[in-house]
Amino acid sequence: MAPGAACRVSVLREPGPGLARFVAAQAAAAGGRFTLGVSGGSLVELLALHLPSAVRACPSGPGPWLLALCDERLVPPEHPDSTAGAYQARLLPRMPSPGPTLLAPSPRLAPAAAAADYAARLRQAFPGEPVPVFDLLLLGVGPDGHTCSLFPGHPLLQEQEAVVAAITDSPKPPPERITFTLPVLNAAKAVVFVATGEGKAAVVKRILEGDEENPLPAARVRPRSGQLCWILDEAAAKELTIPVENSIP
Ligand SMILES: O=C1O[C@H](COP(=O)(O)O)[C@@H](O)[C@H](O)[C@H]1O
Repeated sequence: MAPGAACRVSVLREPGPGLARFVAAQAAAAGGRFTLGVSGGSLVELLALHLPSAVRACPSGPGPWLLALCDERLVPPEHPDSTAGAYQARLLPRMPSPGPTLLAPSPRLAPAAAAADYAARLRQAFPGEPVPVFDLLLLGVGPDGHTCSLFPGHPLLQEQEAVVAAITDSPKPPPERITFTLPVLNAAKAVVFVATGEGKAAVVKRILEGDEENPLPAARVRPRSGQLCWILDEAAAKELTIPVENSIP
């Protein structure tokens, strides 16, 4: 993490319930429409297990949520790698009414067309905002430091114009994916990374304590004026030496 980037790190024995309460509180604070961007992978199950009850417990009740995928693998929705399919099967049926509106790339289009189509639908969802400003983005990180479908050393890390991009050579299968670019991630009002398990410990240390010339993709997420927070379990945090908190700010 570059020196000076304001970043809070919370280490929790079980991150799911605290994360879900944080998301529900952010939604309530939004007052009207709540725009939430989500990654896939292990985050889906964490949210599916804990978010519905946290939203139900909120006194204000759920408002209109826009739930947009930060990245998607271009596979049919019924494929086990489909992030939209996973949210549709695991989270959405459990959410209290009115449930979130899901915005996701179309897996039926070729990569470049799917990226253009998703960018157009984002523009409609965020009228007047050249770069959509999400209330909250929940991101994961791979053991290689990738986030969304932005991979280490990939030219997409240099993208400054497009808000959505296609990748056809993802080093992690499947190779064809659609992803938000860094300009969207860094425009958000708040970004929360969630990492659990020992397999993430080394990369979490590199990202949060390293000062690398060529930062890993997740280390390049530093919202310009929004909050940045990492929520870790004890296993993912085990190599850290920086000060951490034991609750979510
Ligand atoms: O491929 C992907 O991996 C990352 C990390 O997933 P995890 O299962 O290690 O948490 C995920 O955030 C991203 O959305 C996904 O496309």
